[in-house]
Amino acid sequence: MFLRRSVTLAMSLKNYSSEAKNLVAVAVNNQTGVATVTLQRPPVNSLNLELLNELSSALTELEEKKARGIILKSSSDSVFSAGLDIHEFSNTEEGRLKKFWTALQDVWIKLYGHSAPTVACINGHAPAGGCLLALSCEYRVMLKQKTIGLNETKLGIVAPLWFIASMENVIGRRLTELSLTTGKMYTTEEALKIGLIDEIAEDTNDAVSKSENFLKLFQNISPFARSQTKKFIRGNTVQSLVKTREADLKAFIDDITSEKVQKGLKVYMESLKKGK
Ligand SMILES: CCCCCCCC/C=C\C=C\CC(=O)SCCNC(=O)CCNC(=O)[C@H](O)C(C)(C)COP(=O)(O)OP(=O)(O)OC[C@H]1O[C@@H](n2cnc3c(N)ncnc32)[C@H](O)[C@@H]1OP(=O)(O)O
Repeated sequence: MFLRRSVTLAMSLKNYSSEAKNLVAVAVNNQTGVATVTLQRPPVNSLNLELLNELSSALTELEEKKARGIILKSSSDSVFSAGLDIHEFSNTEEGRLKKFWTALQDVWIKLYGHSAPTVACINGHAPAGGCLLALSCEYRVMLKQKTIGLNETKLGIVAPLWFIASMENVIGRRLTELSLTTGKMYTTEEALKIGLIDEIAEDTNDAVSKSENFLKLFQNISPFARSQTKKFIRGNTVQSLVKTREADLKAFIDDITSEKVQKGLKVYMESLKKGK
């Protein structure tokens, strides 16, 4: 039975944090073993180093504790995640930049290849890195009237191969090429039409309930058979980054610290502020 009540287990309702702020909250329903992982970095859940580290630790712990399912959502009903924190890019101190990109790689490897079934409860806009998190899950439920997409080219940056593979594995090569080269942001309704998301929800409660319903599909399936099948399907995609992590990190540092990209990002941030 799936109960809406989240019971406090040893690890439930735990806030992962190495600093005063808690940027990721995890609540495990001890009837079902399903974990709800909530991103809570207002105003837009932009992914900075600290949030990524907390998310990475949470995913490791849920792997070790053999969670029966993961629902990834936002604490806000407006933005799921605005993607990578652009301020991380303007701090070009190499030590932090390296830690930041390595943490993002870690999160993607753990989430994309997680043994538990994963659902993105996209209860808000999901541009760029926000879309990447959603694409890393196995199922996507999204609130109506929001937007989602890999818009990197609009910022003058190149989405890495693993971002591209994450989208290609969901909507196919042709649409991925069109989407990425144009930096297209899809409305919820458009996203459903092209299979970028699986279901539309009226509000966050509805989205959580639809996410739970998806996870119920696995109630009578052997967790071993399920996760091994997922591994066979996703293993090559994960391994392609695992094997090239150093080169990917170098490409990121070279690209993001170049004068041209830095100038473009400045203009983009200003346009975001002016858009108010
Ligand atoms: C050759 C091979 C090379 C390989 C190299 C690899 C290089 C790859 C490098 C990087 C990849 C990056 C992927 C990313 O994720 S980049 C981030 C892209 N994100 C976006 O474009 C989203 C921008 N934001 C928005 O569109 C909106 O903010 C939205 C999420 C729709 C929410 O809108 P709204 O609710 O109206 O909120 P505001 O726009 O008013 O924003 C509130 C404040 O938050 C700030 N903000 C927004 N997004 C970000 C962000 N991503 N990072 C940091 N800060 C952000 C915004 O400026 C407002 O701040 P303030 O109140 O101070 O004005």
